[in-house]
This record gives sequence, C-alpha cells and structure tokens, in this order.
Amino acid sequence: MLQVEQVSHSFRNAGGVIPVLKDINLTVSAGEMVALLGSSGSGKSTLLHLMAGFMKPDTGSIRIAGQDIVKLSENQLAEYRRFHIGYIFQSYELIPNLTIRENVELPLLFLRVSPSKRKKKAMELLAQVGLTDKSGLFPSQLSGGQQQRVSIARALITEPSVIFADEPTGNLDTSTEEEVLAILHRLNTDLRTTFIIVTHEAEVAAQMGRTITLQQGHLVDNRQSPIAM
Ligand SMILES: Nc1ncnc2c1ncn2[C@@H]1O[C@H](COP(=O)(O)OP(=O)(O)OP(=O)(O)O)[C@@H](O)[C@H]1O
Repeated sequence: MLQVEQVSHSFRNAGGVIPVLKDINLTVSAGEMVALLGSSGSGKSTLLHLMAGFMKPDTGSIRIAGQDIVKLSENQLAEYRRFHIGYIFQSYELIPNLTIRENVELPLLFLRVSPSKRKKKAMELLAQVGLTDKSGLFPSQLSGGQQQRVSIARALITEPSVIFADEPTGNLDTSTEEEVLAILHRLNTDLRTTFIIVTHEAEVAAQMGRTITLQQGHLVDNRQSPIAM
C-alpha cells in the first residue's frame, strides 16, 4: 500500500546543502506495523514527513494506494492528507481551548461532516481509547498518556489507511508507553490500520512487526521483528 522508490532529500541553509536521505527504497503492506529506527539525525523524521506528504523529496516517488503523492499539487496533497493519512505527534498537538471531543472531531469539521455525525464518531473513538468520561474536559486537564490517546482518536477519525507517528511515546513513562502501544496494537488488529512509527527505542521497535533502520540517511536494515506481538 506504500511504496517509496529511490527517494533522496537534502536541506539547504546558509552553510550550503545538507544531504539527509539517500536513495531510500521500501515497501509497506496494508495492515503492517512498522518501526523506523535510527540514531538522532539519521533522517527518520524527514522520511516520515515525506511519506505523510508534509513536504516533497528532491527525487523519487512515494506511492500510497497507487497514487504518487510527489506528483500532486499542494492543494491536492492537502486534500489527500485529510482523507487518507493520520498523524500522531510526540507532543500531542491538541488545541488547548477545545474540549477533548471537539479536538477529536476537528478533522471531520474540515471535511464538512455534520455536527451530529462528528459528535457520534468522536464519542465512538473516545470509547475505543477508554476516554468516554473525559470528553467534556480540556487537554490541560488530562495526563500525557491520556492526551496521546486523544490524539490517536483524532488521527483515526477520518478512517485513514495509514497513520504516521513521530515518537508517539517519547514523552511518556514506561507504563504509560505500554498502554499507548497496546492501544495502537488493538486498533491495528481491529481496524487493520497501517502504522509507521518513528522511534529511537529498540524496545518499542521490537514490538512492531517490522523494523527499518536508518543510518546517516541510508536505509541499512529492513527486517521482520522476531518477537512482534
Ligand atoms: N528544516 C531543516 N533544515 C536543515 N536541516 C534539517 C532540517 N530538518 C532536519 N535537518 C537535518 O537533517 C538531518 C536529519 O534530521 P531528522 O530530524 O530527520 O533526524 P531524526 O533521525 O528524526 O533525528 P531525531 O531522532 O533527533 O529526531 C539532521 O542532520 C538535521 O539537522
């Protein structure tokens, strides 16, 4: 469902050109849970941003469900992201003055879904992540792990075929990390959502079905996890 072919990318700044990704090739099948592992600065977030359509690579193609997103115009890409892609940030990125339910509903507001349908769907997803009783609270009234569960519900509300997550448990303690990873696994099993998760923790990567390792912008390893759940 996701094919990255010969993707290279550089950043330009006052000091010159910084090559960040070099000739990346990878394929992810529908329903997989994949970890992107690598040391700091190896290019994980850059690759995730390219695959999620936040920016375009210098060269190469990125096909999601057959569509090369590199070829889309900015408007088409924004539209594509709204319908097909979910994104989970390390720092949750919830809107502080909206309630938990309103935060989860937000992607559907942009898709002009009616208020009653938005509310129903948001409450269903909040139930799935165990937060029904928190729906009327504001983000600051929730713990970090609860806020990340809200952001998972928000990412799922458009029923995207793939969810990209950048260090989704990076701000959480170990037991809360386990809870959040368990929710991602359950959603993967129940909804067959594909997850691509950036992490620098080998223990998190070991819980995914496959681990792709980057080193200084090169893909150096791509293997099934021996102990994947
Ligand atoms: N907007 C930018 N402009 C210039 N250089 C950038 C930019 N974004 C990232 N880089 C550089 O690209 C390289 C890869 O960055 P990236 O954030 O993809 O790495 P990462 O593996 O996700 O690291 P970390 O684990 O620390 O988040 C780094 O050397 C970084 O300094």
